[in-house]
Amino acid sequence: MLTNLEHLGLAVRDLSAATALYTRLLGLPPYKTEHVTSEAVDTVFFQVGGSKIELLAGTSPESAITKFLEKKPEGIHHVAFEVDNIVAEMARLRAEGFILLNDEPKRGADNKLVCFVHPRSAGGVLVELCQTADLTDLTDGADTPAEAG
Ligand SMILES: CC[C@@H](C(=O)O)C(=O)SCCNC(=O)CCNC(=O)[C@H](O)C(C)(C)COP(=O)(O)OP(=O)(O)OC[C@H]1O[C@@H](n2cnc3c(N)ncnc32)[C@H](O)[C@@H]1OP(=O)(O)O
Ligand SMILES: [Co+2]
Repeated sequence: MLTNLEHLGLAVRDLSAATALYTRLLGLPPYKTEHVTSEAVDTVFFQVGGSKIELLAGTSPESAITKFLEKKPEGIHHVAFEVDNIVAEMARLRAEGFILLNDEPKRGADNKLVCFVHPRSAGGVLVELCQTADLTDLTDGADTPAEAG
């Protein structure tokens, strides 16, 4: 079940400049920054009520964010929903005909397991599912708990 709009992912070119801008816009500082090796992104998070703004800058040419910004302007990159059971939700969406971009949940930022739905099957919007998880035993380079173990 989807339980919350967890975050909006915003693709930015200059993370420091974007952080300063959103700090002024939202009137509050970010609560965390995190590098996610497996996604080749640096992230900055702001809490806004029950949801978050996730600023994303690519750290390599292969990063989805770098590729996105080669074709599109800075702005909304994806919409992320909190789910209570990501494996069950992935199975439900597959059965509904959505195209999932990963076969298993993988490491996201901010202690989440995540899965992406292809924008081609979701009305032109890249959708992320997130389930809160304890990832302390997962090395940062590993995409899935299985790889880390
Ligand atoms: C920090 C970790 C995590 C978290 O915890 O929150 C994150 O948020 S990581 C965020 C970055 N990672 C990802 O986005 C992973 C999932 N994305 C992908 O696998 C790819 O980006 C993609 C969606 C499959 C697109 O890759 P690719 O096919 O190589 O790109 P194209 O440029 O060829 O695009 C194909 C098609 O899709 C449209 N597109 C691409 N990105 C988006 C987007 N963000 N939103 C909407 N549409 C998008 C693109 O316009 C093309 O459309 P058509 O031209 O109509 O075919
Ligand atoms: Co995200």
